[in-house]
Amino acid sequence: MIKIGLIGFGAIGQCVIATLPKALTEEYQVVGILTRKNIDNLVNDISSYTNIDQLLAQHPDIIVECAGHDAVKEYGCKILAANISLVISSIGALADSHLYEQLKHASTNSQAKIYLPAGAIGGIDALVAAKLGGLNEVTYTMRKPPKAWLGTVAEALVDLNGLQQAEVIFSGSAGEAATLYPKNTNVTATIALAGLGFEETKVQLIADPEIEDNIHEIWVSGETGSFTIVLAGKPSSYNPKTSALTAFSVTNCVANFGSSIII
Ligand SMILES: NC(=O)C1=CN([C@@H]2O[C@H](COP(=O)(O)OP(=O)(O)OC[C@H]3O[C@@H](n4cnc5c(N)ncnc54)[C@H](OP(=O)(O)O)[C@@H]3O)[C@@H](O)[C@H]2O)C=CC1
Ligand SMILES: O=C([O-])CC(=O)C(=O)O
Repeated sequence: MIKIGLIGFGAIGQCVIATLPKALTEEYQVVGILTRKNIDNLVNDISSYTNIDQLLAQHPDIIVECAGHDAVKEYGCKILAANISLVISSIGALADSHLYEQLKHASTNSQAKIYLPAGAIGGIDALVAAKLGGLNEVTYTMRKPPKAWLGTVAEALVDLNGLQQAEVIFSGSAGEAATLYPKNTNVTATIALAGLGFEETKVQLIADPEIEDNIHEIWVSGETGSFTIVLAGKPSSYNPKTSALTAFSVTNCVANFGSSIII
């Protein structure tokens, strides 16, 4: 029996709960969800807690963070120190090298593992393999419709509501992108960690009024060859910033945790 906890019950959290029955062949139980305010009648009689200690007291084997960077900072080390594995959706939090080292240390000192899902993108398997062969360049371009950038620092750069043509709202390193756009660009951190790191991974972010999907383009060149991956992800109907694919990738991490065959 795998005992599962969640942090956050938004676009990703709700889809994870709905998808677990399809993804897990082993018996499991969702022992609780950490939310910021108590939610009555959550789903399937799952309890919601507002204090991490209440969730830890349910003795989950694995906790899925799908809340935001602050949640990783606030709870990550405590979860790992309690010997509970952690799936991190908000991978951009790891652009903070101090937090990265703390989490790694907490995991090394326990049996608990940190799972980083590919999330909204694909090709991470090829990128980590290419890294071992030797990488020369990794560039990533993210295009999202203007409404996906609302509530971010892009509002001060362009008139998102009146945008007539695509505008580059950021060009720089993966580390800067992940920090400046914490709810939109976690995938830049995933690509950085799988490949050339936060400084060397080049990122461009675009607000494009002519698209409806979130379009992710990764270009990789190295000693083993080169590849390009273009992924047009439908936005979650619950949260336009988040691609629908993300929650399924997160759920697959939980399935891998409980499975003897990992894919
Ligand atoms: N790796 C990837 O590919 C992707 C990663 N992400 C990451 O996943 C996160 C969640 O995405 P998504 O589900 O779409 O976001 P949503 O905004 O839809 O949901 C987030 C939920 O988490 C809750 N929450 C936020 N902070 C805390 C906290 N400290 N403790 C408990 N609950 C908290 C929010 O509660 P409230 O309603 O009170 O704010 C909200 O219900 C994003 O912020 C992003 O960091 C997102 C997309 C792709
Ligand atoms: O879901 C996406 O398209 C990507 C995203 O928001 C993120 O990386 O934080």
